[in-house]
Amino acid sequence: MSPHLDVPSTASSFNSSSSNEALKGGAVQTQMATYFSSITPANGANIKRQLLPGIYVPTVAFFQANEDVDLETTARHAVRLAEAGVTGITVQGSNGEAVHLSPKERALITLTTREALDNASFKHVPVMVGCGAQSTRETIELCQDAYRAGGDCALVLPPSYYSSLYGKEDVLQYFRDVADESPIPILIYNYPPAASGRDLSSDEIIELAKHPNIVGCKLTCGNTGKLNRIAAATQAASFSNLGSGFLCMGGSADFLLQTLIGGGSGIIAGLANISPKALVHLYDLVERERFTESRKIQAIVARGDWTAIQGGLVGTKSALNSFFGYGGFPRRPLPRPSKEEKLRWKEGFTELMKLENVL
Ligand SMILES: N[C@@H](CC=O)C(=O)O
Repeated sequence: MSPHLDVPSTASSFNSSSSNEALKGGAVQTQMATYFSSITPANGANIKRQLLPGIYVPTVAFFQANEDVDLETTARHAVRLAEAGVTGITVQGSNGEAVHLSPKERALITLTTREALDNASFKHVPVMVGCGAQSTRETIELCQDAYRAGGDCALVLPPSYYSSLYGKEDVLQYFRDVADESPIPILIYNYPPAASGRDLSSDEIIELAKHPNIVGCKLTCGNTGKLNRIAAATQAASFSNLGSGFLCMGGSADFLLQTLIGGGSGIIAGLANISPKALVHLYDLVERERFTESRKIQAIVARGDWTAIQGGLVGTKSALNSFFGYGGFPRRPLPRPSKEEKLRWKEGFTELMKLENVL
């Protein structure tokens, strides 16, 4: 059986601590295979959620002390973010330790997030799923898994392992092939450090945006000139089949204001795990064209994001522990923060948290 077929019919019927045992059972395997043979999404079946502009949170993955996936905290965190007013949740992005998760764990986290949102009256909040893999075939399988687990769209990195062997056309063809076969729309994830340095140009992304199943991009490259060119070209042409325009998203909270001024649609930013309200507030201020105030808030956000960028997801989890009392640690071999780091990061987020707490 392909690893891509292992997921329970509902996340709530399948808690993580029992998952390893349960997966060994033939009955459960049969139940999963039956489940995945259906092409109906798991939850919120047949709901076509609009991918609206706004703040999307690439959620961190949560683990118990033994490194099993912690589904209870996964659910609780997603609901906390939705209550703060974010537009969407992104599971298995860079902050979500996608590369540390098996296909069945990925599907379980997606399913748990979808269920938690549905149960808390956030059925309208879309779940974006990180689906990049090294082969076209596996990326398509991850997109199929994501769809079956209730995902609304997929965030796809370019392949990178054989980077020196791919020409520009091979990479474009990779995205087109995935988009042709994926049951959910895809967004291109341009994050050079996570893709052996490959940095897609505005020309390449604009070309790919013509595909009807490629509906957006996340630019963690931080190139706002590129962002402006893509936003202008795609919004004018309105290539998207979702009716919300091409989602040209910034990839880090420290340039949210710049993204929106440049015609982008919002951000998918790890900092939103910590300060979702501050980012939603900043988005609203820019939308209402209150630029003087926006610049001041953006500066606080950028200072906070500098701490997040330096600490990466280890620092983000440390901040969740410090300010919210949950978060745990990443999977090994990522390190645990030292006492000094915990204190330094807490201090680095304090100004931003002061803002977060009054919103
Ligand atoms: N800085 C980024 C990292 C990945 O894209 C973020 O904020 O999510």
